Amino acid sequence: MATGEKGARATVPALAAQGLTLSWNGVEVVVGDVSLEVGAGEICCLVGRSGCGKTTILHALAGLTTPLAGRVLLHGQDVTGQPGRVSYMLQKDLLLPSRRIIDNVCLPLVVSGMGRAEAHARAEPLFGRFGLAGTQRLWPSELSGGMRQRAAFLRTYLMGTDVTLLDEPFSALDALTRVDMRRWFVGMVGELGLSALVITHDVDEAVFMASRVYVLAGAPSAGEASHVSGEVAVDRAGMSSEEAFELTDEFLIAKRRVMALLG
Ligand SMILES: Nc1ncnc2c1ncn2[C@@H]1O[C@H](COP(=O)(O)OP(=O)(O)OP(=O)(O)O)[C@@H](O)[C@H]1O
Repeated sequence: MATGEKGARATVPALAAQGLTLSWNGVEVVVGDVSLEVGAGEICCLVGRSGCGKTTILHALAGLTTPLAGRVLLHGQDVTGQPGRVSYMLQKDLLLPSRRIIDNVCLPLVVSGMGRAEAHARAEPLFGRFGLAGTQRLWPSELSGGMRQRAAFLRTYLMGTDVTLLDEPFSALDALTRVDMRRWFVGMVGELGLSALVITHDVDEAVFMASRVYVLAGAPSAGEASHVSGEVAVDRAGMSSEEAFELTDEFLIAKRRVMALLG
């Protein structure tokens, strides 16, 4: 599908932003009239230059801020300004250094009132599935960067919502680990039946992971509110599972479109 085309998405999206206008101080508009959708079971990425307002959008979608205008819909229901309706993984893994991995990942369950033993029983069976078998009793400092991110993602998953927002989840990792992690992440989102919106600076990463890439353009620091300059649908039709998608023509076509929109 060509840049900017929206196609026929008949079903209610898992998550939608409609005409969001956002400010960090209630006065200066950082993001103006942004609309986007994440379909059920879909991974979408949001790319844009540093400071253009990506995190500001994620905060509004997570209900942590109230927009100046516009609304956030979760499965068609208005959840504008309501925190806790979608799960949110911050840019840094923020694992607490003084808690073992099991207690770190159980944090959302315990905070929501579940007893520690019950929370452990809920989380334990998921460790293997998240590639963390045997790490339950370890401290965060004993894990590799990729394992820490998997633990942070497990903690995010345990928030118990089917829509997840991730802010630069792999930016702190080395290049090879990033490649492994994005493959792993795409597989896990499919296996767990999640819908995800991911912020990334990395166009290759966005095109690899997403079925749609939204490009945000603008310069809020210069008084120019950001807007979605276009969306690029990524065509994987006809790809065999053994094929390396990043080596295909379809990958390069989508990458060029995203780059053109970034300017
Ligand atoms: N607390 C704040 N104080 C001052 N300016 C802020 C604050 N929060 C956000 N901004 C401004 O709002 C704009 C958008 O910030 P935001 O963090 O959303 O951008 P971003 O695209 O996520 O950036 P990056 O890619 O560097 O993380 C920037 O110009 C930033 O300077």
